[in-house]
Amino acid sequence: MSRTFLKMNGLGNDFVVIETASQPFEPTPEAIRAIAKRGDGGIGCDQVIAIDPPRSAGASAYVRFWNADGEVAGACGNGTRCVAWLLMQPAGKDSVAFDTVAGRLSGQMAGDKRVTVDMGRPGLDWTQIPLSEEMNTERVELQVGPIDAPLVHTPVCVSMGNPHVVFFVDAPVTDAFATGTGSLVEHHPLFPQGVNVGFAHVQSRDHIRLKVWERGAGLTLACGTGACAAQVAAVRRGLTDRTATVEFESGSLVIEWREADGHVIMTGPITLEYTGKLPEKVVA
Ligand SMILES: N[C@@H](CCC[C@H](N)C(=O)O)C(=O)O
Repeated sequence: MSRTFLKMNGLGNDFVVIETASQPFEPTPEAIRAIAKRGDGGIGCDQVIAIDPPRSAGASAYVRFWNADGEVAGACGNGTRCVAWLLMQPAGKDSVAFDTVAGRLSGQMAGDKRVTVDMGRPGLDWTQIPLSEEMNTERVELQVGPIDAPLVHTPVCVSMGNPHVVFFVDAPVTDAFATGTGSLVEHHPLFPQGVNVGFAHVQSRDHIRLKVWERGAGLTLACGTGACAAQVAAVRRGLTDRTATVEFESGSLVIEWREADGHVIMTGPITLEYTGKLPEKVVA
């Protein structure tokens, strides 16, 4: 049976979104890789997202995320905004709640194709990232490059339902630098589940420039949970105020780490690109 998908993106971080109410979706890692492949019969995306029927009261859906490499991801910020919009817009609602493996998330319309999502509280303990050994996650003993002249060092680690390491850099990094360094750090033994690697340049107390090498997807145009993690990391280090604009080359997100309840609130755009049918050979 052919299966419909929606192609969406948040700041160019792109997704194949599949609604599963009428047809279950239990893909193998190979099927995810075939969908995510750019060219050669694939649709091409950074993540695949399934919107399942709700499993608990008060939720409109249960949402699952996979990286392009076929592995499950616990969270996806840009995808969360896209899903929230899809669950609100056709129903004419302006707020929604749904569940993921990392917990309950909620969204609100914030303008035309603009959505605010509550990403919950960040995990700050080393066991929550997780790290393979006990460490202060505000100043992690990790450096890349020569011992006496490291390229990047002493990052902050944050879980947004998925693992992030954030290096503060003196100037925005190039794609080549993020790729070379990020791919090394992603698989460092300190991160038993791998890690998303952010390079954050703090321009002012309310403005961060960011590039993220994503676990399981590589260098993406933007990473929503990466933006949340960078802002949480910057507040922990005393570098930014509670609300900051996090700028990628493809556009910006506004991230607040709310003082009142410790939740991270993200606002940004969504784009619905097109609707299509999955090729028979990758239908799972
Ligand atoms: N693009 C995402 C993050 C997707 C998951 C990540 N690569 C992981 O493995 O944790 C976002 O917008 O947050």
